Amino acid sequence: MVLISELIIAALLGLLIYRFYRYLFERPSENFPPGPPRLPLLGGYPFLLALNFKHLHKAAARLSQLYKSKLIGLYLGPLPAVIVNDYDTVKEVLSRPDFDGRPDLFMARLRDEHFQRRGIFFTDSESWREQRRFFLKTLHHFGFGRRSPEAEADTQAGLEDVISLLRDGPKYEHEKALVDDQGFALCPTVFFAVFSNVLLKMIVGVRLGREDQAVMFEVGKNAIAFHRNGDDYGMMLSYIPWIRHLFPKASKYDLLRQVNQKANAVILSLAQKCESSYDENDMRCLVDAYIKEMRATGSKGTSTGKDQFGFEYDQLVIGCADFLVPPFSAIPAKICLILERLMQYPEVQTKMYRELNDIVGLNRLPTLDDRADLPYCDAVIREGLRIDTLVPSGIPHMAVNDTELNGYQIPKGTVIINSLDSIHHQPELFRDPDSFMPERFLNQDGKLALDQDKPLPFGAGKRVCAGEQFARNSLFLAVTSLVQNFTFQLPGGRTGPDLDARITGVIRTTPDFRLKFVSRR
Ligand code: HEM
Repeated sequence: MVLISELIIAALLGLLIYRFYRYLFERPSENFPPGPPRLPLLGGYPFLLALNFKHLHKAAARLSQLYKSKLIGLYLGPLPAVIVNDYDTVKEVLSRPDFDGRPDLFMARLRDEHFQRRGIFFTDSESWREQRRFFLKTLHHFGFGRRSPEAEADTQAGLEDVISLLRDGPKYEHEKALVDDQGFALCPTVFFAVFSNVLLKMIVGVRLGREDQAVMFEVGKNAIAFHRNGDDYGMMLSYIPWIRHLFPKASKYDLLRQVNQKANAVILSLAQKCESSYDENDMRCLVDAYIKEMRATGSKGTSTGKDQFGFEYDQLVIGCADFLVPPFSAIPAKICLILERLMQYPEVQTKMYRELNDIVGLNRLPTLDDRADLPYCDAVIREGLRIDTLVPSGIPHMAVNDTELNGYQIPKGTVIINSLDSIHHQPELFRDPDSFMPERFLNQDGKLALDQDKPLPFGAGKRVCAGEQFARNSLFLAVTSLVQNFTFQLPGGRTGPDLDARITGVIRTTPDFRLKFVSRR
């Protein structure tokens, strides 16, 4: 009797071990890229954390070396996933509609009041197409993503405000937190209001004067907190969302939910203010056009429990957040990454200044019309976008069909991570990839060689960054204006920035740091 029960226990144990072994090494398809085994609940995600929990894109590059494969296959929680560390393959992913989906990540859902998938960034299928088209067409009408004298004048007005703040010090109460008594400015915070103000006018028809901008610094703080505290793989929260009930703080749920709610509340109140003076014969801004569409399609309510959505208030809020959060956070963050490189490479700063001095002089700010005559400055921005890829792992895509990639079978629903940072450091494409060399984008005559501008910092294809042109224009105007007017000095006589202190969240940012902008005049 004892023997039989021992045999049964041994058999059950054997079965359990066999099932566990099968689970560990199960692949999503017969021919899936090589990669780490699947651990319970989190899949291969803990291996990434173990390799480099601070910078997951570096962990992915390490996995690629360990498995000697440019494509890594693994599970992220329950989702099959492929990490692509190869330039040509990333280009292929971005150009094929098979990969235009977005995975359903809880980190994206927590942005919405009702935990629905909304907005443009993290949605897909027909609702995404319809909303992306509507937002882009309407914003374009108000000057977004094209040459628009009004949008450029608004950007320059913002830059003049910030230059005056950096040169002459705080004028209003809220500005005292931005520039201290010794003249050191808080970066990237000090740039929060410049570009978001341009978008604010397009979205709600109002541009805030310098005296009224306290609220913008509040929203900016929340926007950058989301970008710093999320991660580029969706975080543990996306794979085991129930963890938020056990560890609301450690899982960062409380913080991420709160910062999104605060930013959304401001957007909602601005939209409601706009609605209170709505006149269907006078379309002043995107919100007006959206309200008109909601009234025409009769869908002012809010849909819950399904992934398709129409023109409705909650979608308006998250859609607006998609276009407001990056100018609050991504552009200021990118400016600071470039400023750090200019401090690391003072000779580049000097060359930029000389070019600016020759072409623009010192009596006016550079404009977009000057860009063609400022190839070195233009190349500096392009090199900045390459070397410190702002979104190191892109935004996750998802296969919408069973398909194939580089000879591997990719099942529908597979998450595709495009390692943009990794491909921007491929030595066969970019000589000496870790050096900051704007010259790589110039030809022998010192003119811009666009055929050499291979980096994809904004992605490409149907899901290309919706703000690419706006971001490129803003970065050009901001960085050239700063170099034209200032040199940069770190506190305590430090000569170079601490590049190791950088943070990788959804985007790469510097930590907050103090910088003195020493006027050249
Ligand atoms: C230096 C600044 C910026 C960089 C490097 C950047 C980069 C990116 C990248 C890599 C993606 C993902 C592309 C993909 O899925 O393959 C993206 C998506 C997106 N970006 Fe940007 N971005 C920047 C600024 C902006 C700005 C200023 C806006 C809006 C004003 C914006 C709006 C968007 C939107 C709405 C999407 C989602 C597109 C979609 O899923 O259809 N971005 N961006």
